[in-house]
Amino acid sequence: MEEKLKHQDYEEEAERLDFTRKYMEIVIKASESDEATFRDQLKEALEGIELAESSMSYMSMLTNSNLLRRTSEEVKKLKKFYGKPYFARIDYERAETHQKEILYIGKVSLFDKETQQPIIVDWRSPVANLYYDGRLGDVSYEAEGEEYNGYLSLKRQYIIEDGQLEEIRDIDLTTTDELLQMSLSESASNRLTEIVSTIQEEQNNIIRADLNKPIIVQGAAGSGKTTIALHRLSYFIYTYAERFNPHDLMILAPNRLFIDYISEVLPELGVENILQTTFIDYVKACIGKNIKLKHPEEKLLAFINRDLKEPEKMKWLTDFKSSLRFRDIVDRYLLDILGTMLPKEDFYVSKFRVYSAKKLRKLIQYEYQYLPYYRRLDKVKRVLQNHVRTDKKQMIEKMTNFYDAKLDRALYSKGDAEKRKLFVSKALDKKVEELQELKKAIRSSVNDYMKHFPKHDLFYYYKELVTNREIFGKYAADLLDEEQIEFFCSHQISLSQSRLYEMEDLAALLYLQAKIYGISQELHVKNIVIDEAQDYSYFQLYALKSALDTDMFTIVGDLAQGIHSYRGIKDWGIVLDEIFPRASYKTLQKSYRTTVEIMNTANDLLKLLKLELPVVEPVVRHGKKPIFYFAGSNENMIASITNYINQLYEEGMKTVAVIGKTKEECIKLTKYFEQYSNLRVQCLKENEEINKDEVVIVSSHLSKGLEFDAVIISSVAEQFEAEEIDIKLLYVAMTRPLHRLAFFGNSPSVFLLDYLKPDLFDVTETMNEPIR
Ligand SMILES: Nc1ncnc2c1ncn2[C@@H]1O[C@H](COP(=O)(O)OP(=O)(O)OP(=O)(O)O)[C@@H](O)[C@H]1O
Repeated sequence: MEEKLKHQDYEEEAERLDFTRKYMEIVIKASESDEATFRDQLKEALEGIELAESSMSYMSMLTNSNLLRRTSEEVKKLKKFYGKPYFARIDYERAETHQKEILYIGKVSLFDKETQQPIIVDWRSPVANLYYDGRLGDVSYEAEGEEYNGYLSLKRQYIIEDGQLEEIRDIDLTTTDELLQMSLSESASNRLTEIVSTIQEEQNNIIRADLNKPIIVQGAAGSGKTTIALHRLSYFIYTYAERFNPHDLMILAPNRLFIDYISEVLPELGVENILQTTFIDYVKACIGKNIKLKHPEEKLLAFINRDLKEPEKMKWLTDFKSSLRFRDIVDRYLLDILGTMLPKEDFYVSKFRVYSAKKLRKLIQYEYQYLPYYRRLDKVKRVLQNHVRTDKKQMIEKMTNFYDAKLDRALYSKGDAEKRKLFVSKALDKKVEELQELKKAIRSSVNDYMKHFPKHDLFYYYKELVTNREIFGKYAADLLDEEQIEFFCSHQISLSQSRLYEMEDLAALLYLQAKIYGISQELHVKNIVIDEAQDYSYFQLYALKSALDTDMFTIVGDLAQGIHSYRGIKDWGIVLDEIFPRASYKTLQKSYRTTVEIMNTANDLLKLLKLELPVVEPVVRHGKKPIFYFAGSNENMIASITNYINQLYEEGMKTVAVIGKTKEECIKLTKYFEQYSNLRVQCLKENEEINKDEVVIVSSHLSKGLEFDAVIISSVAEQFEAEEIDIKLLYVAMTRPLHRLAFFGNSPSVFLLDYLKPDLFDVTETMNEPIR
């Protein structure tokens, strides 16, 4: 501490911090109290403080309390960050004016309204980009399309705790980012945190990339994808503060557990009231019905457990339903559905032709192209109703005139008087009858006409497409062979017989819903963040884009963790070329989460996959090598894991997870823990929150996206095979820890360690050996 306090500017900086906090306090008070109370409070607050930093005198504060007033939203923020108003400073000299500016960067912005001087600059403001982006020396930044040049002479970081200045660090070209190192060596809290003070340049480039363009990020495990995506949202909200409506934004996460995991960081970043959901829930909301869905992980488990009857065919089917070729089939079908909505008969009211079928077809096909099909029909109905309303008088007049003329002719014609009388009386009756008929038709003809249009629900349409061999075969003829068509339809028929849908049906359902009926306004978000996007299918992404009619997506994922690759994305190129052609593509290769030792081991495992992905570079932070323990009996194994975990706790680790390959393995592990250990464990489920003070037992696929101080990968019954899906699951599990990784099993080969370089990890030979 002594050492740290020695920074030559410590006194000055401590004074500045004091001033800032007093200023915040005054602003808060001015905003929250009336004039008189404020004056009293101000006197109290200013006692003993030198306002050297401020250009605003005591008097002007007193007389101009209105200049201090802020909105309640701003006051809320000031209160929140009162304990830590800023985390960094930059000294910047503008090229045009040669004036030096000292800018303090924090999570809130505060200006002296009188002098227009910034007291705290928001980390998302254009000039703050210099802190993240600029080296010392000549720099530039962009604001509202203009470039500003200048000279950066200082970048300084602060550690402030509860209003106390703990540390000051100056960053120059030679020092590495010590603050980053410090923050990475901290413990995990079961929750994602904000990283505004240590955002790295490559990450900053993603956060601040053009907000009017979609972005796709391929990022290694632990490279900060989730974190960065949320910071980008925060940046978006700041940049478009005036036009921004939280209901325009949506985060799509893999499951409820994950939503809970990110929930605390959002308010911290000023991201509030936005829709956070899963793809499944979103589609259910869009179609407005709670369909019965086969458990989305069922197929994954079946692939992992290799207990599918025809695995190759099933893989093909899943892949096909996820592809843009299936979308093509749905598109062909949609064209035909539209065909059934094009009327052949003109629209008549009684004998009057009010609107021709040809004109109606033109409206439906072209004029209302921007609308979903059934909404086009609603429009048509309104058009017809309007026409009837305006033509009504004319039609009645025409008919009246017609009969009156007839009557006139009869009355004034020569001939038999009796016959004429009869004719006139008949004509009069006819006139009354026809007029009545006409009036009735005026009331009912639109509804009658509209009855000729089809009226089916979404499920009818989907079922017709996928279970009717003839119909499906017609659209798929040039894309699939007969055997494939047969397999496809019989699979769908059996699902339909049990009134079930599977995950891969959702893209098509969403797509059809949007095209035929539309999506309700409150679900029509404009800006979407997708995390773990590697598990989305091409069709899913396409359906979302098409349904929401926007390409403003932030898509982050990692193909190396694509455990659903049988249906997920295998190539970002396709996403770029065929779905988001406007998108920029970025990669994050550095991993911030874990130590060099753990990352090197995980990288070695990944080599087995021969993916064309660059090797993940760990940020230099060392720790112990991963270690393998021979497990022995179940009881012995649980005893030594318990022993190991207790040691981890003693070393200061806070969160520990035991990861098993599958859910079944985790259920077994939980049972053994309950039997043989006094540690409290939580067998994590998808829709649960993580309990902070229990050991988490979680399956490898569910652990995706999460992180823990230490991870123990255990095997009591199942082992990882040298196959793609298992390698990816193991890779996911191995990249979860921040600090420590251990394996407990009966042989290193259970975790494929026999494929890895032996010097990357340690092995304990016997159970008797003391656990390190
Ligand atoms: N610049 C940074 N400063 C401090 N911590 C960082 C930084 N970048 C990332 N981290 C930390 O690294 C960890 C991993 O981040 P995150 O979970 O966002 O990565 P990810 O790419 O989504 O990982 P995965 O794909 O494995 O789920 C988090 O603890 C995060 O706080």
